[in-house]
Amino acid sequence: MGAPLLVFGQTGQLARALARLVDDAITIPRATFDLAADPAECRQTLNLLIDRYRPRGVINAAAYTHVDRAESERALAFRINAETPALIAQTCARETIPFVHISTDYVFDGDQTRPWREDDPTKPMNVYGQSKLAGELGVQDAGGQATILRTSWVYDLFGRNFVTTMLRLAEDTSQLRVVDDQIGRPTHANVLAMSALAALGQSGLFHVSGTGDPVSWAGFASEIFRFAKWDIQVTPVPSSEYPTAATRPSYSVLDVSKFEQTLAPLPDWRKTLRQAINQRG
Ligand SMILES: NC(=O)C1=CN([C@@H]2O[C@H](COP(=O)(O)OP(=O)(O)OC[C@H]3O[C@@H](n4cnc5c(N)ncnc54)[C@H](OP(=O)(O)O)[C@@H]3O)[C@@H](O)[C@H]2O)C=CC1
Ligand SMILES: Cc1cn([C@H]2C[C@H](O)[C@@H](COP(=O)(O)OP(=O)(O)O[C@H]3O[C@@H](C)C(=O)[C@@H](O)[C@H]3O)O2)c(=O)[nH]c1=O
Repeated sequence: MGAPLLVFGQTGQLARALARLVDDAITIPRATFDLAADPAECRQTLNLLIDRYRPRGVINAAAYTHVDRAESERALAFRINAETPALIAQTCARETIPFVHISTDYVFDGDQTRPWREDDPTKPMNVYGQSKLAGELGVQDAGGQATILRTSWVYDLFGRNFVTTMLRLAEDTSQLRVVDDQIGRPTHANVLAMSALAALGQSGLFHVSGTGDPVSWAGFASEIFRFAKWDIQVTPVPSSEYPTAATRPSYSVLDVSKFEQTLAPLPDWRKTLRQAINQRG
């Protein structure tokens, strides 16, 4: 048996996609490695895990992803999304193990109308985005063979994401009000997982998402119901009519050309969404 791939996180969208794709992936649950634990405990657990598995690579699929809740759980979001990922990166750098960490489109303020490039200035509008940006900086500071993938609007057919939320809400109503002044591009968890595998052994920052025409959340919802052949009326509303604790960027389309030119082509988000919806049981 060769060296396995070590994945932090077990129940999340990315962790599960990696487990589906990679035979020798070892996914680590929160009960084994709690990223919210104090730094001394995290370091100790990390050392034990690295000694035990001697992995060929590490992917961090664990994160604090509750965008609205983060507004009132700032310290916890920073511990999980920034402080502990920096420790993981330091451990991987010391042991010369390739590391992939994931960040978000929410590091940008949305105040732009062309797709965001890797070197565009960041300015997160919410605590989740701030914590993820701090995570990027901590991972970069650690050095080593570390790659950061920024991605957007990740979904799968399970777990907590926009697709499962829309399908669940539509079971009880035939009308939904969804914001149409936040524009981005959805990314299936499998696409993110394959991108993370392609990025292992690289270094630096890459943007990754589904490709094709950008869409608003309302447009995304309409496509979900069109592919599911559900007769649901999606009423587009401005963000002001759907108040949330966290402010979200109005435009967070990522320019993925660096990833596509360097590593691999990325699929059109509509095609991936249609396939995923068709696969529902
Ligand atoms: N979801 C999205 O739309 C987007 C996600 N991203 C980024 O992509 C990456 C993967 O996200 P995704 O798979 O969607 O996330 P999910 O929310 O689906 O999963 C998060 C995972 O993190 C784990 N986790 C949370 N807190 C802790 C903790 N204290 N200790 C250990 N594990 C913990 C969860 O475990 P448990 O089940 O025990 O809570 C879960 O396995 C993250 O870095 C995220 O920030 C970027 C852009 C968009
Ligand atoms: C459920 C619902 C949401 N919305 C709005 C709220 C919000 O502006 C937008 C998206 O809502 P959500 O809360 O599902 O998505 P959100 O948690 O903001 O999704 C984000 O998650 C993090 C982890 C990321 O990194 C981002 O890339 C992005 O995917 O849709 C409606 O307008 N109507 C609705 O019925």
